[in-house]
Amino acid sequence: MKGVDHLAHERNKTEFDVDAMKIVWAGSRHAFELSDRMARLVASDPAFQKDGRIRLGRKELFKNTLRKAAHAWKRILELHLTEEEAGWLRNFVDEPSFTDLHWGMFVPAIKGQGTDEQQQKWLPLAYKMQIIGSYAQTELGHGSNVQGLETTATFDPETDEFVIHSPTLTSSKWWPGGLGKVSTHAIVYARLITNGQEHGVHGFIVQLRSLDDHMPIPGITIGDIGMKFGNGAYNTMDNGVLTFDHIRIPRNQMLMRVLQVTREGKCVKSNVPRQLIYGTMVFVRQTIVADASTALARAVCIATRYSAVRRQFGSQDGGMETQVIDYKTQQSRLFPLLASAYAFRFVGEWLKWLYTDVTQRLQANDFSILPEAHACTAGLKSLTTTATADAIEECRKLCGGHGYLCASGLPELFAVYVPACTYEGDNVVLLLQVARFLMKTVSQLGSGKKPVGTTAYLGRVQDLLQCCCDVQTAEDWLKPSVVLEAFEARSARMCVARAQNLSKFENPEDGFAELSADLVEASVAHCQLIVVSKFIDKLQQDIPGKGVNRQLQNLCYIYALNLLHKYLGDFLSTGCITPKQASLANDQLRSLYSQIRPNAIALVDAFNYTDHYLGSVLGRYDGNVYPKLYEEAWKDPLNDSVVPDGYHEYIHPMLKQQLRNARL
Ligand SMILES: CCCCCCCCCC/C=C\C/C=C/C(=O)SCCNC(=O)CCNC(=O)[C@H](O)C(C)(C)COP(=O)(O)OP(=O)(O)OC[C@H]1O[C@@H](n2cnc3c(N)ncnc32)[C@H](O)[C@@H]1OP(=O)(O)O
Ligand SMILES: Cc1cc2nc3c(=O)[nH]c(=O)nc-3n(C[C@H](O)[C@H](O)[C@H](O)COP(=O)(O)OP(=O)(O)OC[C@H]3O[C@@H](n4cnc5c(N)ncnc54)[C@H](O)[C@@H]3O)c2cc1C
Repeated sequence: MKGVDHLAHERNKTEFDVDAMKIVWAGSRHAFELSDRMARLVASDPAFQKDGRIRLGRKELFKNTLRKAAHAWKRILELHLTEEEAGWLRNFVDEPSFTDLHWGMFVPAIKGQGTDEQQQKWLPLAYKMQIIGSYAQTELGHGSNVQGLETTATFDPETDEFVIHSPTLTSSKWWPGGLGKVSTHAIVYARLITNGQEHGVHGFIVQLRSLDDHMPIPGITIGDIGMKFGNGAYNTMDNGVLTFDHIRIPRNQMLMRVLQVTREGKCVKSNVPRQLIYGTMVFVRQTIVADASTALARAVCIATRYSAVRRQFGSQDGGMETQVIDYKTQQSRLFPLLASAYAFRFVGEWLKWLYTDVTQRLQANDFSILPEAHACTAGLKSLTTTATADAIEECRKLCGGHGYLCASGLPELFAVYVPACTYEGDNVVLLLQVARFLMKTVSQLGSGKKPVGTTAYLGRVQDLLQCCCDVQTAEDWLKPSVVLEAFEARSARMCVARAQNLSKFENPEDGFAELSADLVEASVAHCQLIVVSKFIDKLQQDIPGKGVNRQLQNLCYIYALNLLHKYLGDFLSTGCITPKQASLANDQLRSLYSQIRPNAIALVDAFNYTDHYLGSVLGRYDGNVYPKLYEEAWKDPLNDSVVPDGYHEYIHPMLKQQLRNARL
């Protein structure tokens, strides 16, 4: 049987309406139609082809990215695409570039932290790309500790300007994307100093390069920080280094929504909390959660299709060997990742809703849910990116040796994706933020303050500390209330135990530092509970399409029960479940794998990825893996000649030497 036939046969086994699932995955019919149209537009345009990208040297690679970004912008203008359509188009071009920072951080920072006048002045320029912006926060010496940044912005009342300066080597801006070679402007984060007094870190709009000849403004030193992990991958991005030698900017270029500096240099606080200065990070972390499901789904799509094509062992009487997807070990590694892709999709959808809600409340001067929005975006960004990076690597292993070939698409996907565990906040640092939020919530329980939102379950802590899981059969694990209670009880018990340990320390900060590794575990438990509960909420919605809800239920329980299995130590040590119940959960998990098996290919087809976007020979829609892999190998530049360059200098003399030695 040819690869093509393998997948056709697989698709015939499907037990649900794939087109309906495509809409569930996309979020709505509108989102599906729009993303589908943009994906096809990009895939059919030869200017966006990706072949051979990994073989390009840095300069060629970077120029190629500039070409694609310019072509994308041209098409966006020619086709009069909406902002939403343009976002999808850039997404499917599938190459990190300066435009990510321009649209993803520079514009949102002005929108979130700029006054109305600042928005009116700068946004039209940015929307028309008459200026290109970066987000320059991190420095050589400090990234996580934002309040430790060293760049200064000193107000000069004589000229009504700020003087932006890099006082030390470690104050050099380091990492901002798009900064190295492209951006004309940046939001630069610096310590505000007026009348000799410090007022914390704030954002400033600074012009970096001439709009005529692209040369740096005198006093600015700027360049690229060098090659990063992997071939191709994130090297399409010009992450930059930047220093300022007393650069002057007008006073009205400080983003002043949180704090205004008057003509006299007086600081006037608005009613907006200081934390709004961190608002752009909250926005981007929320988008990163949605992106995690996309990246994970790509890897899972490749590994699932290839697992159905690949056969090893089990042949009897010269018959067919077993498809590797039929091995229980393969299923137990692959299907939880498939379930995670769906789980992250739905929690991403919910987080987007939460972010929209927070934004509306902020506009109405209601800041009450900002701490929760921060904890949720930080925690879920951490949880989903860590899981996705690990999952891409697992998918590579699931594809055996061929997964290691660049033609599988997985090495590049991993290299592009893995920095998501670091940028927008190191994942451990972010979990520590969640832990602070959880400990604060627990400490306020006695005062009668009722926790709301994602911590509402902590309001039932007394019940959760005592509850006993009443699972008696494997089927009992298919009740949403049972699963939810087990996850709530585990998280509540971990939080309370950590809070009790913290209370033994005289100085809470010393306690927090000493117990930080345990605290991070509690944060993970809390974030996993959020994902499980949002998946369960999704199942309660009226989801049209034959068999769709059934598949989603199976995926939801696979996600939850696999976590229960993986973190069994937590569940058992906190007494949420018994070893017998854990064993029943495992029995149920195996049964769920068998139920998902015939639908696996259709469940990845529902992602609706084009072959262009997947960029993988192993993950091709038609399953025609071997002929294409063979064809691909011959494209390698090493195969341009039969006898390699270097033969005459290095191989031939060696062989001759061996011959001479042998004769002696
Ligand atoms: C339209 C298209 C969309 C496309 C999207 C494209 C996405 C593009 C992606 C491109 C890829 C890469 C770009 C990468 C960019 C970057 O990496 S930018 C740099 C990011 N840097 C970080 O994330 C730094 C991490 N560090 C921090 O966030 C903070 O410094 C930290 C929170 C760790 C500590 O802050 P401190 O103020 O020093 O300390 P603390 O006392 O702990 O906090 C005070 C107080 O503030 C609350 N808080 C902290 N952060 C936030 C926040 N973000 N929002 C709201 N509130 C926050 C904290 O809980 C405390 O509250 P409390 O009540 O006083 O306890
Ligand atoms: C590809 C990429 C793109 C980026 N793009 C941008 C950009 O556009 N703009 C921008 O401004 N920045 C950007 N960054 C920088 C990024 O935001 C920072 O690297 C990130 O916030 C982590 O900070 P750091 O490098 O200072 O790590 P560090 O804080 O130095 O982390 C090093 C280690 O120390 C640990 N650690 C640190 N603090 C604590 C603590 N309090 N408790 C326990 N452990 C701790 C961390 O967990 C980690 O293991 C980018 C980074 C990358 C990799």
